[in-house]
Amino acid sequence: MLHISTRGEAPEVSFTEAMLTGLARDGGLYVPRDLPAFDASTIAGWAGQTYEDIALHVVGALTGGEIPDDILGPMIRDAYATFRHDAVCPLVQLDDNLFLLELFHGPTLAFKDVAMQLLGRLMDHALKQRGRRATIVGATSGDTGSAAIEAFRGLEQVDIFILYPLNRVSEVQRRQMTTIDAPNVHPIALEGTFDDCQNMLKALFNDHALRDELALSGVNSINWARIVAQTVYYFTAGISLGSPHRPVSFAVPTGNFGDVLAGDVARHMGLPMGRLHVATNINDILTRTLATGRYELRPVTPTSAPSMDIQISSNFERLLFDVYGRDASAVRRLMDHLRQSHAFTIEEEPLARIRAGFDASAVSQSETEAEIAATWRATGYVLDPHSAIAVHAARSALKRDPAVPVVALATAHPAKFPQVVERATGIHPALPAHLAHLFDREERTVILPNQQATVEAYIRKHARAGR
Ligand SMILES: Cc1ncc(COP(=O)(O)O)c(C=O)c1O
Ligand SMILES: N[C@@H](CCOP(=O)(O)O)C(=O)O
Repeated sequence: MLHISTRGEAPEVSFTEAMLTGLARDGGLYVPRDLPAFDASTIAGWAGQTYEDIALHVVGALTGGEIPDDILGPMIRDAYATFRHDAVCPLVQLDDNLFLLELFHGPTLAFKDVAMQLLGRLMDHALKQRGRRATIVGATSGDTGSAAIEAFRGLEQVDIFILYPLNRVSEVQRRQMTTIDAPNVHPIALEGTFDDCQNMLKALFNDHALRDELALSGVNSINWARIVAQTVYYFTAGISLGSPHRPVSFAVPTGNFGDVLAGDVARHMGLPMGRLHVATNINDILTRTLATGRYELRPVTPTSAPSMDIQISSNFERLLFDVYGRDASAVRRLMDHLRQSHAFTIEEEPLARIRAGFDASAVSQSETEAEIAATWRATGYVLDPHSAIAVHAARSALKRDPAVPVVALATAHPAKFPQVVERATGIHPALPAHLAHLFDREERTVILPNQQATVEAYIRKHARAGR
């Protein structure tokens, strides 16, 4: 299956090459040229199947048969054997028609494990098959970094460098990145915000000499393979609640727009869906964009949901590509505006297409804490702040349309953000046993200024590829 760039100026590549490449050479994001789709009777036939079975159908279709089922099937089983729940991503009912999709049962306690555990295995297989090495560079606001480090640590073919914003991740998140004792793992605290980390990553990828020399690869959701793996849980949740015979809506806590885009992909693949609710914190660029059509960067405010302290939502580009009728020149024009004036305006017709499938709302700090407290009092369930933002948006959605069930995505375990959870509930959420010694382990990291030359020199010095 061929993949094309949203900017239209990069070579078309297979799934495996898109995965190993991460970001297209023209700065765009890869998407399949033709998205596969399932009919209703096929989806209905998956009722009662396991997470792993449904993953094989969905990932198998999205990889276009490039990885034979007898290799992909065991990889999927191994990936999800690392999860602490048999259902992998179980559904919990919170209220009438309000459900929570728990995505945090993987090794690092956030939804990133769902994709990263599979991506690590897929990449390792592809690199070994090709006799190649890769230098992975990732940007994180806290969760992607630890999930990637966990998935790639110790792999012979790979060195991994993770840029995280200095002093802007929770202590648990930081320690999950800095206490891993593996020679191929390199956490870097960048003096800046998550957006600075992501801009740095894109700048490194756009330096084609460096990219080729070090065989750079990315594991953020700019990598299409991440989206592929995240599409699966929309199917499993929808099917558990009666899809394809009834539509289900989803409320998705959103920063880089990868998770909610995976929902849109599931919808385009034939999963009947009500609405996709984009739930942001006060860093609300997406909420403002859906309301006004103007995508306008503003400074990032640190919040108690730090993983969503993001302004540049990279995957929004994939949605723009679709709603502009896959016109890469339109995407290039918008991205040029963004680079030059930190903003762009979406025309009426594409904006109407976005609004036809998505709603958006911003949830304030006090609303987030009040939601954690209220859910705890009403149900005894302890939400993390990111999941609370989704639940808050889901409750508003249910007020507008009580008939359609809403699944709120629970993207992190409360123990990753103990302070805010304790403030709201009085309960100190305990880390699961496998992380009990996190605070006793020695930290290893480096602090670098937000300067491309310095970061580049550091990576060159420590990467093994290209030697
Ligand atoms: C816990 C958590 N929730 C939500 C998000 C937002 O997801 P996305 O960036 O895919 O929109 C993130 C970061 O990506 C996260 O770490
Ligand atoms: N919230 C993320 C930010 C990066 O998102 P990604 O899904 O594009 O990897 C994080 O926790 O790092």
